[in-house]
Amino acid sequence: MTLMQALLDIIETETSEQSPNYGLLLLWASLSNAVPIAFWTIGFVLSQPSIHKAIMESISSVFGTAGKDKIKVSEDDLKKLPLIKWCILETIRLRAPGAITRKVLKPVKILNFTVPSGDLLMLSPFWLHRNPKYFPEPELFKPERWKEANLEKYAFLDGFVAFGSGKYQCPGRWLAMLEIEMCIILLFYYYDCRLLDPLPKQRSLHLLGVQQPEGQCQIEYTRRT
Ligand code: HEM
Repeated sequence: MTLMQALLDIIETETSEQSPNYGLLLLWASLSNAVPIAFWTIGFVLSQPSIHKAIMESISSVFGTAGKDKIKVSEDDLKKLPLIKWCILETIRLRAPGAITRKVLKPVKILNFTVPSGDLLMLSPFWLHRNPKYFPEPELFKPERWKEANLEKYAFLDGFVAFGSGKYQCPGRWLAMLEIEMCIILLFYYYDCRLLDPLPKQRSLHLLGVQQPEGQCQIEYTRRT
């Protein structure tokens, strides 16, 4: 049984009418953010030679230099590769969703304003992540800033809200991190990669989900022997 089937079974005990909607939502939520973040992380790493070199060295130190052997990546291996995790988080910071929305159920007072019930309140992870109070030199790709986060205790940096917050924050966040870590380790272990195009800019005015690229970006990859 797949995870999707198991979830739909649970939902169907509540309401069968809504299960196609939930199924589509789950597919969208699980793929439409994790896939572009894997793309952007690979792009950021390949466009910064010193970071690319450091990642290749760390992968070699854990799995050996050539990409010939079949490898299995364990939790212990991942602990030895923190730079990859920091690069993913730094990518998510820079390409975070444009907005997260909540409907106001009871009037809320914010400073001198009262937001009436029925209104929508929006938080922009994209812009909050560009506040230098939380992220000095916010436009720069600086994976080392994530050294300060207590990731062992599953805590992000203050001001990082790419996965939302509170009761409805993204339940797939740690799975997403794992999937993207595995994708990057396997890609860089088996293939030498380089960018053929400059890294595209993000498309403007993208509100829902993480940012998409403005144009194509070709990558050359050759099997490591
Ligand atoms: C880098 C990847 C991802 C990002 C940036 C991301 C981001 C988000 C955000 C911003 C929300 C809304 C949170 C809120 O309203 O406070 C959300 C919700 C959700 N995410 Fe993710 N997500 C990612 C990956 C995933 C994956 C891999 C899964 C599933 C395997 C997933 C499943 C969900 C679900 C089911 C919700 C709805 C939760 C609810 O409304 O109760 N997400 N995600």
